Amino acid sequence: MDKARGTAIHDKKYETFIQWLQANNFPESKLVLANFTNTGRGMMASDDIQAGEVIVSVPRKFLMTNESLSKIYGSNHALSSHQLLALHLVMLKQDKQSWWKAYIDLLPVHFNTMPVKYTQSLLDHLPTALKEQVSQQKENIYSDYLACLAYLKSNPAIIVESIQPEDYEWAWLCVNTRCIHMTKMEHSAKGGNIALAPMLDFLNHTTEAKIESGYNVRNQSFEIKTLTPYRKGEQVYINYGPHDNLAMLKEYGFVLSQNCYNFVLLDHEVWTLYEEMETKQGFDVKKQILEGAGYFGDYSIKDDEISFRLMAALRLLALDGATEPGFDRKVMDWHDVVMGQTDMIDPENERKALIMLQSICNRVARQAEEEIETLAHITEKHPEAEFHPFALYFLRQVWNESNGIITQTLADVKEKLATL
Ligand SMILES: C[S@@+](CC[C@H](N)C(=O)[O-])C[C@H]1O[C@@H](n2cnc3c(N)ncnc32)[C@H](O)[C@@H]1O
Repeated sequence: MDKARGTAIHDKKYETFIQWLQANNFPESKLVLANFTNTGRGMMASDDIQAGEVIVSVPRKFLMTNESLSKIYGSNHALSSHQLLALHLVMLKQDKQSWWKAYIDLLPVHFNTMPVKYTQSLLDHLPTALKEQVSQQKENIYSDYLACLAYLKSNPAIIVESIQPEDYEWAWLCVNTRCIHMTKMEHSAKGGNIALAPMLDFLNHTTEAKIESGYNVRNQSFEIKTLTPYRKGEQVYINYGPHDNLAMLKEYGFVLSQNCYNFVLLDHEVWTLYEEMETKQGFDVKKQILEGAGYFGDYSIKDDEISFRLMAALRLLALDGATEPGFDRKVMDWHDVVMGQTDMIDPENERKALIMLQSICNRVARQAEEEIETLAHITEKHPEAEFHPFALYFLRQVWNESNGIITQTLADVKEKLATL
């Protein structure tokens, strides 16, 4: 785990936050807010922390949960937890007298490293799969905004200033990047039982952190226990889950420099090759076979792994005569491989499938190299656009990682071809 030391934050907002916690009997912890050169703001150990220690314990009164929100908004509405939490944050931000003000004042000011906030000139350079997901996320935020407006319209007793789409988007992204998943608490709502918990939401992510977390009914608090020890001055992390860097970028607006979950999705390239190599009828036949066997889509490569699904799709593509008599016999051989009864259909089929993979990888490598080159000069090309430096850095990293995985795969394929 990275051992970079941080610089403790001592500004007025943080002092007010600490006073608010203390005034409301928030349990003492060995965590202080600090800036780190590698991750930005996060939590630093103010003392040594042993493996097995509870690092933060958030009492029920500090949790924004379905249950606490239902006391304000009732339960007779169709809003999801995410929609309602975001609406609640907007209202708290508007309320200068709110009990939560010290916490609200410490929330991020902007989310400019999140793809959903990219300008078009940067959006154009996202990997295709992510581009589609980001545009879907943007639509989701807007439709959640409209759902909240409709809810407020039908509940005139809830007094609120007008809510602009950008206010709601800020709150929605706060929830998306900071929520916890409540376990062991009743009241599960539409969209999962998510909640906001001040203090623990200042903890950054690493895949190496080992933690246990959940709602402790004995002391009515949401607790995080670390199974990793820390020395005083080090950054304390939690683990947000097994996400690859594209998912991290989309959901949290950052990427990790080392991420064992990274992969490159090749669906788009596989279908392009199917279209190039098959007649419409042949494509339909093979598509049906893939669907029937549960092998339709999700074709990926990792640093040390070519997915079985991808090879299955390419082995099928490498079988000729999809519309000719006798193809059923060949498909039975293909099924034998899919079922794990044999390793390959025959060396010739395997060779063809691997050469197709080479061709796909070469295409993706060319695209990645072009993107890396373009992104290196994008600020000169778009002097008018103000790119967040980290947004650009993360996007370049994503392309460099893809390139690394593809280079490794090409080397593996070459080795496999040599043994056939
Ligand atoms: C739950 S918050 C953590 C606290 C946050 N850094 C803050 O200052 O409020 C999640 C956000 O922290 C940032 N983050 C978390 N882990 C990170 C990491 N390893 N490197 C860079 N940024 C990280 C991302 O912006 C993410 O959306």
